[in-house]
Amino acid sequence: MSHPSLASQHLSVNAVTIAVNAPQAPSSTRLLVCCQSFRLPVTEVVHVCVGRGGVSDLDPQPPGPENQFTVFYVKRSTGQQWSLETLVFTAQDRDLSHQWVQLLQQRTQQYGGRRPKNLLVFINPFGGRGQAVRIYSKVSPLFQLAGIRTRVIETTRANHARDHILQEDLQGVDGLVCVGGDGMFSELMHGLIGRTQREAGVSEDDEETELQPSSIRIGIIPAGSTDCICFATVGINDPMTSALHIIIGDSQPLDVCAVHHQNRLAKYSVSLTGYGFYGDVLRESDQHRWMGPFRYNYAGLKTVLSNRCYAGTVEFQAAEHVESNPRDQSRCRTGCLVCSESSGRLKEDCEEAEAKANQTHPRQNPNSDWQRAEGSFIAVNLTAISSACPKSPDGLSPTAHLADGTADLILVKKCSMFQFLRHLSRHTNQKDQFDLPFVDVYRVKTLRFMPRRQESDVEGGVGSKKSFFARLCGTSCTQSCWNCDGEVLPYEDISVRVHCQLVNLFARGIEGVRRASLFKY
Ligand SMILES: Nc1ncnc2c1ncn2[C@@H]1O[C@H](COP(=O)(O)OP(=O)(O)OP(=O)(O)O)[C@@H](O)[C@H]1O
Ligand SMILES: CCCCCCCCCCCCC/C=C/[C@@H](O)[C@H](CO)NC(=O)CCCCC
Ligand SMILES: [Ca+2]
Repeated sequence: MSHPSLASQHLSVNAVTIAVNAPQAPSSTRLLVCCQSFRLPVTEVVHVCVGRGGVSDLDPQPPGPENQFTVFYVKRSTGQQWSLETLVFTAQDRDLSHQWVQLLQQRTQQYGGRRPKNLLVFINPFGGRGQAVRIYSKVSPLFQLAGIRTRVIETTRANHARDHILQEDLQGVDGLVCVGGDGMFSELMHGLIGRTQREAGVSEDDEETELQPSSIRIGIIPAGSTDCICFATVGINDPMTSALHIIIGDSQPLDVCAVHHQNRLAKYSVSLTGYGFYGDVLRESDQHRWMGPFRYNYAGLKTVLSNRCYAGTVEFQAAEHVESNPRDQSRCRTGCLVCSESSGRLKEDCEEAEAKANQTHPRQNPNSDWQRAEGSFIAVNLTAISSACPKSPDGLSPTAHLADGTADLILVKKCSMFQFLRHLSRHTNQKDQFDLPFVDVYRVKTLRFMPRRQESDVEGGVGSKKSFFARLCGTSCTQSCWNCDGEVLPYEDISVRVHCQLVNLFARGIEGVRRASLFKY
């Protein structure tokens, strides 16, 4: 069928007549419809249909005359929030309207990026405030509208989603979605990384090995307590916004920390691997799960008051070849150059690793460039991303990058409770939380931690004096534990390596310069 003459069709938008000049052959994928005053990127068109369309049965509309057609597209609201908006066009006749719809559907497919067709969705009915099922019911019509097939599994136990991904046939699945919190994301990530390594014949226990990235992307519909990974990669915890990022097939690579203990993989982590303060908060909060998300505030306060510190040795390798540093005040934003450069380097590294694997001699002295910090720490935190969340909109490390192959190591040395509170409170405002004499921060590739057993570790031993508040709170712990993306690790000595861009999310990072979806041309 021949296309309508695109140069000067007269359509009316919401009853206002405008002249439409559609592109002959779009030189950029962004251009869909140019008209007197509006431009709409084809990458952000969700659906086009004849007549007046509504978002499935949630918003039923009378079909409308066939000389009309509806374009559903992403609209930017305040901040990073997206919503679904419609534009109804009126063509001169029915045929022209059909031709427009066909053309626009074609263009959306052709230039619409890597959109998923088949999603496997896991809902944790108990995550966060227990609202995940309801939250999903609000966004599922969007997937239907966009013609995406979904298979939905409500989990019945912890690790249900992880085990399903590890064991079941994923033929045809091009996206995994979790409706829950960071713990659910972690399950999907573990299942996916584990499965990918098994299929590639790579041992996850070998710290030296290059892990294989997976081609399947993960989407997060936030319904948890902290939802840190969603917030830090999308810029907002909003189910509708996340669903739209999934539908239009956004892609955001993400660094992953592999945590090992005694030559075995312990856990992967993206957000926080933290010993001391955050380990203690988590351990304490787990005893009060009935409080819901408030358990973190309660446990946080209790842990601050106890003002514990832990002796140990931290060893790390600083990131090489990176222009960025944790104090540079920059921000990782959509299309980040630091992360793009890492993609290039990642390719070179893979080629180098392959070449090395083909040689017979082992890696050259991998221990040469380790730095060491020994002492008493209130917190040892490592984060591969900013770990921004609603409690701390800039996060644990505001300048950390999503996909640069590095993580930020934050060492909070022994200090008074009030000094530590000062550091913590700066996570909630614009002040620099690292600009304090008892805080050090490094951008690193690897980390090792060894706790130091002391006499004071023995209850009642020399030096076991606890703070007044510690005694008041009844805390008697002399060892801490690791908080690994919200899960307690049962050991203290660990080693960590950052794997550059190991997983991919349906996201695009945080958009820097905000654009309106439709803007004056
Ligand atoms: N059906 C289930 N029953 C019990 N636990 C489950 C179930 N499904 C998933 N889980 C576990 O619940 C944990 C918490 O889930 P989720 O992350 O969704 O919510 P959350 O309360 O926000 O937690 P987080 O603080 O990690 O964000 C996960 O680690 C997951 O393994
Ligand atoms: C005086 C006011 C002080 C206020 C201080 C607020 C400081 C917040 C810093 C932000 C830290 C985010 C760390 C992210 C951790 C997540 O990977 C993890 C999994 O969901 N959550 C927790 O461990 C749950 C533990 C989260 C504790 C906040
Ligand atoms: Ca990083």
